[in-house]
Amino acid sequence: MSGPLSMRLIEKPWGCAVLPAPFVAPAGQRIGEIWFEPPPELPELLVKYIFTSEALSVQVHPSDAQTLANGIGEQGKEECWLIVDSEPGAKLGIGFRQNLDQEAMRRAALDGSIENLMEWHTVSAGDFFYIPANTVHAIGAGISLIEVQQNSDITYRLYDYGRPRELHLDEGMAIAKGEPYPQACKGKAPAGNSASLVSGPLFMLDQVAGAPDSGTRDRYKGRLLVIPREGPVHVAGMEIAPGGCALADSIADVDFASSGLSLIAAPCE
Ligand SMILES: O=P(O)(O)OC[C@H]1O[C@@H](O)[C@@H](O)[C@@H](O)[C@@H]1O
Repeated sequence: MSGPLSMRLIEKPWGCAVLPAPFVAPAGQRIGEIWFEPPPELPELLVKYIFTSEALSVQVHPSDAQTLANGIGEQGKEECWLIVDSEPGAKLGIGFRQNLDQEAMRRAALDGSIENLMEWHTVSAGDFFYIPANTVHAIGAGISLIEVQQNSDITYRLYDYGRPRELHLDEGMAIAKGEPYPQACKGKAPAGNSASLVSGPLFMLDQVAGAPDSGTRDRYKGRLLVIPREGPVHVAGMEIAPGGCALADSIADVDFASSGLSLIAAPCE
């Protein structure tokens, strides 16, 4: 049923003790992720805020087909990131500067030089990146972003900067592409304007300024997630403020403020 999703705060070694408003980290905790619990009516997508004070692991996720073939679930994990805020010079590592083979990648993951082989993108608010399955990636320090992802938690860590967490080198190497990141997967959410950020094949994501136009309404035919960015939205009469996320049974249930800015997301049929 339409309404706000509950939030879950996740501690991470690379998280932040102080979060930007309206979020608050409990005393003594470094919160790295805020998850909006996927509702049973729309289990395909997971929305997270991610806050980093250190780099995340260098990692890779499987596709739907690989996940099914390995008997570890029905969904792989494609994800996308909208940069909300970043410290000057903050970077995302996505793909490699040059093609490299599996053996070279394994050696580089083992000795940590993988970091230097990756392509690092300096980011600022509004930058947008779609991360296809099998793309090696690492989110750097000093970044706040919104992630919309397939609702899967399968992450294969290739390198973790010496932190004492489990690595998954064999599983990761079996699916990681030693290739540059396709530039077409990179975009920009234009400040204050509507834009389609992802249009399938797994899910759709749009930035909506004011109320969505008829073309956008036509594309969002079923249930959707609404993430207000500037100004509140009302979903079935309930106010959802920036920092929240809601399920709407239909786009007609959402009252978008005329001067607001929101994200909307839905799985593709
Ligand atoms: O394995 P760590 O470093 O904690 O990072 C895990 C996180 O990585 C990011 O790139 C995203 O895929 C998040 O959805 C994921 O939770």
